[in-house]
Amino acid sequence: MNNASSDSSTIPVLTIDGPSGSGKGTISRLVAQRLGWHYLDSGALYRAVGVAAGWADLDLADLAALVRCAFDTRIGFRDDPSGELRVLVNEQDATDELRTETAGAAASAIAAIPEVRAALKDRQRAFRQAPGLVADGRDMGTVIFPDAPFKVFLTASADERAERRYKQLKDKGVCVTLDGLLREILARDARDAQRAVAPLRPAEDAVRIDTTGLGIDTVVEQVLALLPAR
Ligand SMILES: Nc1ncnc2c1ncn2[C@@H]1O[C@H](COP(=O)(O)OP(=O)(O)O)[C@@H](O)[C@H]1O
Ligand SMILES: Nc1ccn([C@H]2C[C@H](O)[C@@H](COP(=O)(O)OP(=O)(O)O)O2)c(=O)n1
Repeated sequence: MNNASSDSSTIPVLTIDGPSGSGKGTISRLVAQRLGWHYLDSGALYRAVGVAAGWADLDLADLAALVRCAFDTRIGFRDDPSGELRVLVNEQDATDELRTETAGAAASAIAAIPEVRAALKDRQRAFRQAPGLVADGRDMGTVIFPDAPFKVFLTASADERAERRYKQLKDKGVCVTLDGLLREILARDARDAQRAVAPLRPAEDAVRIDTTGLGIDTVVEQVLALLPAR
C-alpha cells in the first residue's frame, strides 16, 4: 500500500461506523463492490495487533511493546476466490482467529490505548486511494476521515446484533451461546463508547440508519442512495 499522497483529500470516502454486529463489514463490502471503491476494515487492524501481541506473548501492560507491535505487525488483505476477505498477519492467514470474540475483546482493549490508535492512523489513511474508499470502524467519520463527504452510523438493537453474531458464528461451526454473546457485545459497546480517545459515537454530520428489522439489501440501497447518482 502506498502512503497517502498529499492530494488524497480529493478522493471520496464513505465512512461507516457503528457498534459490533450493526452490519458495518457486510454493508461496507457490498457498497464498495457496487461502487468499485477500495475497502478498509479498520477493526481488522486492531484485531491483528491484538492477535500478534498474543502470538508474541506480550504483556498487555507493556505500553512500549504494544506500540512497537502496532507499528511493526505486517497486515495484508486479499480476497479469496469465494469473495471472502482474508487477513494476513505477518504473512500468516489469521482470518478465522481474528473473527473470534476473544480477538474482538482483545482489540477493544488495546484500542483504548491512545498510542496504539496513533500508531495505526497513517496506515488507515493510506487506504484513501482512487477512485474512492469505503471505511468501516468506530472513528472513521470522527477521527480518521473527518473530511469524508459521506458518513453513515449504523445501529441495531443489542438483541438483534447478538442474534446476528450468533447465527454468523454458528454457521462457521463455532460453539457459542446467545446469552454469552449478548454480554460480550454489551461489554464491548460500553468500553468502545466510554474510552477517552476516539470513542464510538456518530460524527455530527453522519446519517444514522437503524438496521433493526431491515434486510441487508435494504440497508445497502439506503446507503447507496446517500451518494450522487452514478
Ligand atoms: N441488516 C442486516 N440484517 C440481517 N443481518 C445482517 C444485517 N447486516 C449484517 N447482518 C449479518 O450480521 C452479521 C454481522 O454483521 P457484520 O457485518 O460482521 O457486523 P459488524 O461489522 O458491524 O460487526 C453477519 O452475519 C451479517 O451477514
Ligand atoms: N476504528 C476502529 C475499529 C475497531 N476498533 C476496536 C473496537 C472494537 O471493539 C474492536 C474490533 O472492531 P471490529 O470492527 O472488528 O468489531 P465488530 O466487527 O464491530 O465486532 O476494535 C476501534 O477502536 N476503532
